Amino acid sequence: MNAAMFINEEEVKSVLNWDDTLEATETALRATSERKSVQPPRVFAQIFNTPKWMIAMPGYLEDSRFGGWACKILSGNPQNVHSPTMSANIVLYDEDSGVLKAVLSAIEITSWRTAAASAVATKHLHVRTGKPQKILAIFGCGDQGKAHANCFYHCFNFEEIRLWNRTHQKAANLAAELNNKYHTLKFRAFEGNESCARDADVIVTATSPGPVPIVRSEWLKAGVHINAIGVVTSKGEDKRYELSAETYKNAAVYVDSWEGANKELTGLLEFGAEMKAEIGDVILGNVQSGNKDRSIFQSLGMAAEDCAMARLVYDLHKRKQTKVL
Ligand SMILES: NC(=O)C1=CN([C@@H]2O[C@H](COP(=O)(O)OP(=O)(O)OC[C@H]3O[C@@H](n4cnc5c(N)ncnc54)[C@H](O)[C@@H]3O)[C@@H](O)[C@H]2O)C=CC1
Ligand SMILES: O=C(O)C1=NCCCC1
Repeated sequence: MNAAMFINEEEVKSVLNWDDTLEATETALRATSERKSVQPPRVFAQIFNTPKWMIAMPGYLEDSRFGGWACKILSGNPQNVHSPTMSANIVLYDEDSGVLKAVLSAIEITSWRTAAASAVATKHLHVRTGKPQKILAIFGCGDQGKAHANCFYHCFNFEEIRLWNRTHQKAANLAAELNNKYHTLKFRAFEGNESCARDADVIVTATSPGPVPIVRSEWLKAGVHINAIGVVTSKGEDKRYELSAETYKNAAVYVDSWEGANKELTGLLEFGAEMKAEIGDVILGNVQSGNKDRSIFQSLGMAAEDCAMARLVYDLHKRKQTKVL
């Protein structure tokens, strides 16, 4: 048996590409609804009354190309200013023996697979139903917002990609960076969240939600699709969502896995949200679209996605190493 390897963030970045990431993530979402994954609800360990958190996400995915047995461990402090707000590593095991195969840095993996999950949801719930893809609005320009901007630019053909951030300069910087990278003028920074949301065909929210939602129902056009990424909080009186209660009430809500949603998204039922289906069931054609014209993908993130990504990155990294030798 070979010794376990550590695949650092630079090595992960050097093999990641959108086409493989989209395939791995779509496989994980589909397999979840086919019951080909094992992913118990994740475990949270918050340090007393601080915002400092840790999450363990163990899981298994059965698939010849993207299958894996792994656990992602994340920790973070949203108040960090001089260091990243989140750390993440995936521990990947041999599926037969349970012997450690690799530890992978997983900041990039998490951003890429989360953006890819939103893109898969947008493809199946919006684009394939023939709805327009003129304006994309992204709220939050941190790691997730940036990954979504890159992923959606790669996958779709929006005419305008709007960027909003609590601190406007961050949105302006990201717009300039992406316009420069892709030799385009499609990326535009917006100061107001209302003006950014109005007329958007597809919306991504990727913030750490505060006490006041950043997107309101009355601003949204009919047929809008929203990917809500930011972690929801619903502890006692402290309820934090990126979208207003009316936004949930007026849309069909899709999730990545019922196992996670039944534990972490029960607060949405208080808003009268219609919890419609897993994205995997939409991919499999098991779900008929309902009478609500708006859709929301409430993304929690799944262990199965991380298993698929760990296997993909591990295989690509080993192939690259073999070529070098
Ligand atoms: N669904 C999933 O699979 C995943 C969800 N997440 C969640 O996505 C969200 C964004 O994550 P990152 O981009 O990594 O974080 P980040 O810290 O890099 O960026 C967050 C951005 O949101 C803005 N922001 C912070 N608090 C805000 C508030 N109260 N109102 C409006 N804007 C605010 C900040 O200015 C920052 O630009 C977080 O809630 C994180 O927990 C992260 C990874 C996976
Ligand atoms: O799935 C993940 O990975 C995460 N989900 C919510 C919070 C941070 C990471």
